[in-house]
Amino acid sequence: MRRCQRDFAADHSGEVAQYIPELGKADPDHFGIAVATIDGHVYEAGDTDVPFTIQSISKAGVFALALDLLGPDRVEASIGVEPSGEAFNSIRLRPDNRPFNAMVNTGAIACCGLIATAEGDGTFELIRATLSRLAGRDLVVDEAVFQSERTTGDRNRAIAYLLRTYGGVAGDVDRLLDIYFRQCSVLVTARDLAVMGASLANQGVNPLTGIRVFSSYAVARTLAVMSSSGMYDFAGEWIYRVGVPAKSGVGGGILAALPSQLGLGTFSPRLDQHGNSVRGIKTCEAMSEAFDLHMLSRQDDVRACLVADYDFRTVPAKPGRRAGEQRILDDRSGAIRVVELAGKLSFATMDYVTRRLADPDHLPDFLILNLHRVATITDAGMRLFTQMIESQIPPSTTVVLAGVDGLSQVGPRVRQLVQEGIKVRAFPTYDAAVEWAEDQVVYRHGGFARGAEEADLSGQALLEGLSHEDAAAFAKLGTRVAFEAGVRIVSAVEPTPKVYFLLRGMASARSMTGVRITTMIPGMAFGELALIDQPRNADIWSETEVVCLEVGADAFEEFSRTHPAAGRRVIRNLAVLLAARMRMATARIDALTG
Ligand SMILES: NC(=O)CC[C@H](N)C(=O)O
Repeated sequence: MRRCQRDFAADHSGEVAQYIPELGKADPDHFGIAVATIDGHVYEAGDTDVPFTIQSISKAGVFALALDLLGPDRVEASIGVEPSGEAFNSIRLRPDNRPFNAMVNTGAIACCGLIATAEGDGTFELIRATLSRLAGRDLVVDEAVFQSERTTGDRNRAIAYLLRTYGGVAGDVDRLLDIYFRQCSVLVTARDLAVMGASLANQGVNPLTGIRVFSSYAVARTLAVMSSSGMYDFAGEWIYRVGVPAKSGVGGGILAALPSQLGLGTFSPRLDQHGNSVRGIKTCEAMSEAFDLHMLSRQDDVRACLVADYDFRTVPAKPGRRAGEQRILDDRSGAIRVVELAGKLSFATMDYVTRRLADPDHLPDFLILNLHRVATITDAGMRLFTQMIESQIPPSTTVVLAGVDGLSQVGPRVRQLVQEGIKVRAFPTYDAAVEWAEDQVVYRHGGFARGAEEADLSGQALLEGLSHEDAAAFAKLGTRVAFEAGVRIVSAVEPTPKVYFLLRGMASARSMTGVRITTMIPGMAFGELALIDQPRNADIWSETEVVCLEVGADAFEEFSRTHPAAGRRVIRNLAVLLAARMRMATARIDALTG
């Protein structure tokens, strides 16, 4: 931006608009450039806070307002969407006597008239408030420019009377033109134009205020007409060289909006023969080139949405399934396939994903789709997603959705599938999903009694390798404790230096937000970190009635003193467990970043 400032400030070509006398008083050397991102960051260079009148740039906002206020049928019946290829003030109408489009004066005056017919006396205030919401601040009128245009606006008066003869506008022409002249006299800055552009780029939601100004439908259609007609009889060159929907104004402003990315605002009063800002055009062209902004040079590759595709054993649900269960799982490679998706699920991305997943040669018993990193899903993407589950993936494969509780808008739409009875399971986290799928595989191929029997300490991974005597001595350290179902046994925020050996029932580890991370069954232990350290990272809750052997860290210390070898072996077993967890975490990171 600064380089554009420097390079193009030396360009003094073009003329400040004179046909509206007040505009002729502008300082020809003012030059401001601003960029606003759709997450609300604004970059500025030069005179970005100098106010000037919005002029024709207002037409884009008023067209979008009309579409939302009156509906597309009503607007399109009165105003075309074709480029005119002529100057902004051309009086020529289409063969059917409609204006070519709402970006030239004929269409803009007709558009203003449509709103006036519906809103009457409140029309200008509605336009001013809408433009203010788009900019994210209260905009005011430059009364001197308004009076100047009002007294010299004969050409627009002629246009309005011509329109009225064909029913393009109705009622008092002077009253309508006052609204239109006021609309053009609203004061903005280059920063405001960038924010307005970012609001359009952000599907009609102002990224600074979070307020929705226009519907996505109105935004898409407005950007379409800006692309074909926003720069008047320079529109073809513009979309060829710059490739970003834009609207110019004789006050010296240019607003450009690149969907899903950013808004661009420039201000420099000297205009070319088309009525477009000379430095503004050069700046937009240079920035499009430098930052790859051309909307038709799309860099996003649909395949990028599928970030990982691996067998569940790369990242099993938890480190310590009991030996018999683990053997069943180890013998069933391919039983559970995990696919991680990310970014935007659109028609194109879902088409690609469907072809990858419905491949008959790679159909697992369970297909886990981890959606945790999916940010948005379009309507078409949602239709294909549902079709994929309902018809492309055969019933022999159970689709399991994970990560549906993320912050994105995808969660509620996907959970809706479950409510509609679509054959799919949904879990808040990957671990909960893969644990459920593993349980199904274990159950189908050998089954297990989940927590019904009472386990003794012999199967405890922590006590592996202890002699019978040492294990018996260790068992005497502990106290049998029982918990009702649904009780928090261990709290992450109130650490108690105790280890619990699960003898009967099921318990679960839950994150601080209450999301179930993993489930524990008899023969497993929890709280073991208390043997070496204090902090805990999760709460432990009883899922059923639970019986544990509770061993205090002090008691273990005493045991290590009286049974040093056994104590060292328990600590070594703990290190092996922690190493397994680290390997699993690393494998998961590899699977996602590979
Ligand atoms: N291109 C423009 O900005 C023209 C707007 C001006 N108010 C007019 O109607 O002529």
